[in-house]
Amino acid sequence: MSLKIQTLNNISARGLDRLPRDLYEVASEMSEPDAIILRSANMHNMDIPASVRAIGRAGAGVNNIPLDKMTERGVPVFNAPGANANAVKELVLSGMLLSARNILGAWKYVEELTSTGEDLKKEVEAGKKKFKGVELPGRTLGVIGLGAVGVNVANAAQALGMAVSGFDPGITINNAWRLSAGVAEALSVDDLMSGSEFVSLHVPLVDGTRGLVNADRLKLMPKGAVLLNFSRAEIVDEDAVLESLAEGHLKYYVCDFPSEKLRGHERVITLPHLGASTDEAEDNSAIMIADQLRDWLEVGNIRNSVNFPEAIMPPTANAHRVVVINKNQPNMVGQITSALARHNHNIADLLNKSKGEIALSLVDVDAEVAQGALDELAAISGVLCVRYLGAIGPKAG
Ligand SMILES: NC(=O)C1=CN([C@@H]2O[C@H](COP(=O)(O)OP(=O)(O)OC[C@H]3O[C@@H](n4cnc5c(N)ncnc54)[C@H](O)[C@@H]3O)[C@@H](O)[C@H]2O)C=CC1
Ligand SMILES: O=C(O)C(=O)COP(=O)(O)O
Repeated sequence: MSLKIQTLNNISARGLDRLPRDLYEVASEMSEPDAIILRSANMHNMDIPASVRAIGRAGAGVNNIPLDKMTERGVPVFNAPGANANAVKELVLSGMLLSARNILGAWKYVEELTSTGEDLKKEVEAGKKKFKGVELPGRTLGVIGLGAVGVNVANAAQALGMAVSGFDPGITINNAWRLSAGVAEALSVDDLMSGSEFVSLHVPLVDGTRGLVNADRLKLMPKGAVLLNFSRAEIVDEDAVLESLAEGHLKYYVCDFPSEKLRGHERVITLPHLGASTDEAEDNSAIMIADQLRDWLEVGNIRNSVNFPEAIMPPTANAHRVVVINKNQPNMVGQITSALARHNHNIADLLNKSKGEIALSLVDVDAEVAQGALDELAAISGVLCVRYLGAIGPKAG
């Protein structure tokens, strides 16, 4: 077996090294890849070959991937939850400090001084009053989206002495456990924004979050507030932000997504989408994605897919595994097992899971599966894809 993995972005070598080269060919240009690994490359207008059986996003956000199209084709899309969350948190904290102390303005002031010796010292002392800042303890921070990144930001800000509130109607039990006890629950986005001097956004870009921060909501924030957006540009109405800055209502907009309008504005701090760009985050994300892709391609297990159910079944000894992906509709398991029975295949183990419109069966059969049986499975109405992985289990006695 040789599997072809196409990379659409630079992916950490420590991650790609998890794909043994006797089994995997990895390249940025190739025809008919079995899987694609990417970071922020935009796949929406890409012609995705029919050979692709998985897409791995070495990071969190999947808004650059045509999820519906992939689900219709029966292709799982994986991401790496939490792998880069600490990196983003550190940049958000930096953003709060940059804005609280006007560090960039102060740095620029010093860079532009031309005097020397005692004159320089005098100018430094005379100029510094323009850059007086505020301290973070006691200041209010509202975090919208308490996922992997948001919880890290909320907890770290609380540890710095800030009064933190959060809003996330879909918070997972795991993230609720991770959240520091002192983080208050906001009742709505409006409630959160009206009580926060700093607001940090940590929601995915989906239809429901596009334009989440608009002119009306910016008006709710206290005068002199700071908005931080390390999620996605489209979550914030940029024109409304610029208007609020011009009116002197918003003090700073700190964001990871530059645009022509934002660039050069003296109270916009915009970074080149740097949130996840650390050695650690790049390694973590690539390692997680490479391991998850291997588990899917070689064993049929699904971990951390955004469009497929979690499905993990240890291989049965001496068994041959078939993976069937189908539309989530009645009587599919019955038809799958009947088709196998017609070919005298005895099922040793079976796992069936579903999520939304998709269902997946992992079937361990006690002997090699005949092509005729696989063809019959593929012909069942509603079946999107059949993969035969062969003998993947341990050999028993
Ligand atoms: N700047 C950068 O380099 C990076 C940016 N990101 C962005 O940050 C986003 C969040 O990342 P993670 O925390 O890892 O994702 P996550 O999936 O762990 O957390 C997202 C949270 O947002 C919540 N949410 C969704 N819609 C909401 C709404 N309307 N109101 C309130 N909460 C809502 C979800 O329930 C979930 O708990 C990513 O989707 C990505 O767009 C993530 C990593 C790096
Ligand atoms: O993980 C995410 O959602 C990010 O935005 C990070 O993007 P990147 O991998 O740095 O292109």
